[in-house]
Amino acid sequence: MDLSHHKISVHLSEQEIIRRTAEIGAAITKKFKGESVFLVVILKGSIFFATDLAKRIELPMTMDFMTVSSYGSGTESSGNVQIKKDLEHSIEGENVIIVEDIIDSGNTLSRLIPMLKERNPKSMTLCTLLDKPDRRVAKEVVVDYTGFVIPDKFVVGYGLDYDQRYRNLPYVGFVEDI
Ligand SMILES: O=P(O)(O)OC[C@H]1O[C@H](OP(=O)(O)OP(=O)(O)O)[C@H](O)[C@@H]1O
Ligand code: HPA
Ligand SMILES: [Mg+2]
Repeated sequence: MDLSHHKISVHLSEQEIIRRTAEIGAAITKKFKGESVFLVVILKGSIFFATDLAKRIELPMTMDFMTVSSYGSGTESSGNVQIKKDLEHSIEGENVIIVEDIIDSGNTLSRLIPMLKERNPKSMTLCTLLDKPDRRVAKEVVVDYTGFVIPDKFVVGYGLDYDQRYRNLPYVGFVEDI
């Protein structure tokens, strides 16, 4: 295993992320008052944000997980989005909330959203911790809840990886030397 380290500068602290996540959880709780929600968590990157967010949504909830991969080991989306693991439960008639860690090119969601809509959910809401709009290729992807808008720099931490590393950092940081 490569044990070399990259230079990473903190961009969003754990405290900032937790505070903003609570705000989004409160907004979702308010929007769906009296209903239940179904969190579709896109593995692996979203796992840290999704668990924090789920704890801040005060509604009856189901969570299910999906793995969709397009990045491989690089920093550019391949545009070739593959489902590696599908949901285990039906989303028909559910208020689906897609939970992402980052929307970058938008390729992942531009492929995924139409596929999920074919399964007839009651509603579909898109929620992301980070949005990097300067890199968007798929302009049709509309985000409902965004934690933070970030500049066009590769980020790691809080679930986000560079070649599978750095997901465990408790903050979001820029990789300065790639
Ligand atoms: O908007 P896009 O350019 O499509 O990029 C965003 C997607 O890319 C990353 O996933 P990745 O394929 O790296 O899988 P991972 O979550 O397991 O790291 C990230 O978690 C998003 O799902
Ligand atoms: O900036 C990023 N960092 C990590 N994973 C990503 N997937 C899309 N963009 C990014
Ligand atoms: Mg990744």
